[in-house]
Amino acid sequence: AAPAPTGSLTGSGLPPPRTRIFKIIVIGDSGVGKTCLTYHFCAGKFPEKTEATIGVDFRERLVEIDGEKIKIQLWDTAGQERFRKSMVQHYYRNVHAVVFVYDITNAASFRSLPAWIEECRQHALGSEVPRILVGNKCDLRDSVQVWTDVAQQFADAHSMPLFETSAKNPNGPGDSNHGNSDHVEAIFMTVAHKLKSQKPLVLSQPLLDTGNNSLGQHPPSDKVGLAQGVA
Ligand SMILES: Nc1nc2c(ncn2[C@@H]2O[C@H](COP(=O)(O)OP(=O)(O)OP(=O)(O)O)[C@@H](O)[C@H]2O)c(=O)[nH]1
Repeated sequence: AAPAPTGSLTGSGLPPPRTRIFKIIVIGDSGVGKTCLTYHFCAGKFPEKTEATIGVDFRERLVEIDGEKIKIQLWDTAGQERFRKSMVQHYYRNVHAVVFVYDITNAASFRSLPAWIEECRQHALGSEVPRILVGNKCDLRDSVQVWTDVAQQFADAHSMPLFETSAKNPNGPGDSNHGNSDHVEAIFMTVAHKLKSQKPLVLSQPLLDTGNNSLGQHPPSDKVGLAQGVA
């Protein structure tokens, strides 16, 4: 009798399933909280200490959506121009979605958004690439400089959904003061749901790669409801 198939074939005779990867770049001025937001989503907590990102860091997390394992890869880009120069063209390669971040307590970071949008345009990001706008640091509502209605107008004008959140205190249980902020978790999962419903297989790698990364543990539950705003 012929020997049983070995190697990459599974018992069913099919090749092992592959994990889709969604590359999401996170862009905005230095200090708005890009590192904290991406760390929060991938490691499940606020980092104790951050330093300015040099070039790019990337973090990833394996999630399951409708029974399919998907690797969400977050590219945390440097906000400071001097730390971006040599890397910028790499950010934009094979991007599936863009997250623009400003700091609700820093009007200048909001005024910079058109320049970040323009940078995307210059790197030929098509209109099929979903974009979202995130106002971070909602735990500091007393120091707000960018009001929700102004941000919403901007988001509408650029056909982006707006989320306001806090990487530090994303409206967890007991946080009654910041009832309007979105969960960091829900924001990135919303983007992933949107991509899953929209994208054919673009990048993949064997499922055997578990998606663990240097940040270690994922939060106990990957299950969230869809946040509002992504059509
Ligand atoms: N209160 C508060 N502070 C935050 C929040 N997110 C980030 N920070 C603080 O803001 C500072 C900058 O955060 P980072 O995440 O390093 O900012 P970044 O956008 O990655 O900055 P670059 O790497 O220079 O582009 C740090 O001191 C964080 O602790 C938040 O939601 N609330």
